Amino acid sequence: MRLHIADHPLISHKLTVLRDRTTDSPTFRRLADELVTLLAYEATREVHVEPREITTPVTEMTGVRIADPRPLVVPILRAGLGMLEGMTRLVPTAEVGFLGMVRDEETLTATTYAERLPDDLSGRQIFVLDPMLATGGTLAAAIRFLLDRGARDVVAICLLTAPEGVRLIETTFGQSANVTIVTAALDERLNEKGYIVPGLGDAGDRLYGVV
Ligand SMILES: O=P(O)(O)OC[C@H]1O[C@H](OP(=O)(O)OP(=O)(O)O)[C@H](O)[C@@H]1O
Ligand SMILES: O=c1cc[nH]c(=O)[nH]1
Ligand SMILES: [Mg+2]
Repeated sequence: MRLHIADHPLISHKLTVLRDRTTDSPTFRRLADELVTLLAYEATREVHVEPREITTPVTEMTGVRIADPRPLVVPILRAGLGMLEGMTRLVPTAEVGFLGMVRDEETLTATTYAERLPDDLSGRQIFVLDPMLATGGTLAAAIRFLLDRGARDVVAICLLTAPEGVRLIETTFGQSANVTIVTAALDERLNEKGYIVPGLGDAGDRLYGVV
């Protein structure tokens, strides 16, 4: 497992506004969208490309294009949906699949309530979107599911991570170089309710309102 913490003043600035409890939902959605685009730049550093012959107005040359099979973007509902547009803006040819997962507020155990993905993920490069990596239970289950279906590598883009969650992904997927987490920040810890500290609260509620 590889962890990349994006260190950039623009990311830190936007993240600080995102964390602020006085930031309203429309602003929160816009910032989440902007942050994922900035993180996606780093997350796609190893996206698979193949040679492409083109002719410029001056001469012929060999450039590159994103290779087949195309990258697959998988937002984890609900909160991950708030990151989808920012990601597809950067990689418009990506395919999109969906995983619906929710964490029980008492036991902190994640369950999957929806899945719409290709049956065969052989050789696919997958970008999982979820703003929060807390205990890591949700992301570990999502990555296990994708690797079991044959995914070649999985890059998770998380706005915030907790050390507890990063450790779980590390122990679950070990040294394998085909799991990567790209995040804007590694926070201090989880509180007794499993929330990231200092965090930003419940990402789904802040994006879409309390259900
Ligand atoms: O690392 P974990 O401890 O598993 O927690 C992280 C999960 O919790 C949140 O989703 P939530 O269950 O609140 O669902 P929601 O997106 O519908 O709000 C978040 O978006 C992650 O999916
Ligand atoms: O802090 C947290 C932890 C899990 N899920 C959230 O939305 N926020
Ligand atoms: Mg939630």
